[in-house]
Amino acid sequence: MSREQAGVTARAGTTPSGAPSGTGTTAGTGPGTAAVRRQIAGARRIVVKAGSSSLTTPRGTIDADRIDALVDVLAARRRAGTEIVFVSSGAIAAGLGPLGLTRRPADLATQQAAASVGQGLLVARYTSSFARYGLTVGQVLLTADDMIRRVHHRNAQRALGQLLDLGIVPVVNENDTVATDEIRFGDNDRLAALVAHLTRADALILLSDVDALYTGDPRRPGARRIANVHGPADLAGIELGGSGRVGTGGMITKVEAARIAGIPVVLTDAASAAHALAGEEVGTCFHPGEGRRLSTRHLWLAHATTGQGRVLLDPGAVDAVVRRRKSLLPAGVTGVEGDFAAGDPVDLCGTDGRVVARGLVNYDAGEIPDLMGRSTRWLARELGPEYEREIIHRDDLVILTTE
Ligand SMILES: Nc1ncnc2c1ncn2[C@@H]1O[C@H](COP(=O)(O)OP(=O)(O)O)[C@@H](O)[C@H]1O
Ligand SMILES: N[C@@H](CCC(=O)OP(=O)(O)O)C(=O)O
Repeated sequence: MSREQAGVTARAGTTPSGAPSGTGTTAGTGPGTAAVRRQIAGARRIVVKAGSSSLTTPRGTIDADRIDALVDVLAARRRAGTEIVFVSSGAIAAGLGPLGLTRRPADLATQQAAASVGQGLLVARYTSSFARYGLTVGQVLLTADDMIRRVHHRNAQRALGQLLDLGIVPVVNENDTVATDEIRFGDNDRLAALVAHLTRADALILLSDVDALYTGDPRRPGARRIANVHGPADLAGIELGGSGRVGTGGMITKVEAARIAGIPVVLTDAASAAHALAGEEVGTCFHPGEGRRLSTRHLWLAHATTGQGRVLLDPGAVDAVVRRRKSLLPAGVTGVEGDFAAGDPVDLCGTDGRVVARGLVNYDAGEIPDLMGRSTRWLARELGPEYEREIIHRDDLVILTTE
């Protein structure tokens, strides 16, 4: 998903928005804060995400001491009975040193190579570090592309569920070594929020190199810590800056992750992880939204994919898809752009070019011009019964407009 879509509300089928609502205060503790913190302390399943800067050194190697310190905290909570899913960034950052690089490379191929080297080193370290507590880790590498395909999605869910049932700590990252720009998720904050959905976690902890969300870049004087975020109103006027030394996404993706998660989320630094897990008043606590949540698959479709092309709709089709939640039929299509294949995510645009929805398309781009404007009955009669299918089925659609 593009950054500019960060404020867009996503809806699927008949499910209302999952965006947090309500107002709150940026200072002190608002109503319900203690209860939300207690929910974290009592959570039975927690996703913990650590950023690259918390796990690696400026020399581009893994930071064994900080990893061990974090594992001490996670293992203690695991041994106390809470299931932990650990989303670890740092593959690229940890592979820089071994490749003789001093900074994150711009080109994708070198990032892939660094990730391949760094991911192995990270997991080797987690394996030995958790073993100090008699705990076993299991590596789970996900791609955004995999996750929206119904079968693959169920597969990932089953694998994570089985690992947890077996008492194993899943260590999750994006599969950076094979992710191309088109199918790349790009940041682990939103990945962690979606993994929280996938595993039906009770809370999400985001660990960064900064101890909280601030009113502006904390490296500048005058920035104040925000203790609680109850809804979008609490974020008005806040400068959400870019990433630090080796991270990706900065605060924008963390705030968006909190919005997607729909469960209590605490953002703090790795040194405060134990306090955050204990429900203490550290970092920034994002209160869960009041709305019902989208299904995980639709969240992936809205937040983890990029449209591989565009399908242009006439006003009647926009109305059918957006307001009446119908499938998109060939009769309402006026144009097609891009070179996508059946099964790819595509953006649906109204006559003004605005994206109104995203869905998994049932045809290759090259097939659509011959179908446009035709009724399904005509298509079935002239071309065969297989052409009676929708361009996009309503179950594979997510609405990306607030209209
Ligand atoms: N309003 C803000 N509050 C806190 N941190 C901010 C803010 N704006 C920008 N930042 C920067 O975001 C960085 C964390 O993002 P990032 O580098 O992506 O972390 P990570 O690697 O942990 O995912 C911090 O180093 C901080 O300087
Ligand atoms: N998947 C990438 C990390 C992407 C990312 O979001 O990094 P960060 O902002 O440090 O959490 C890696 O392992 O290098």
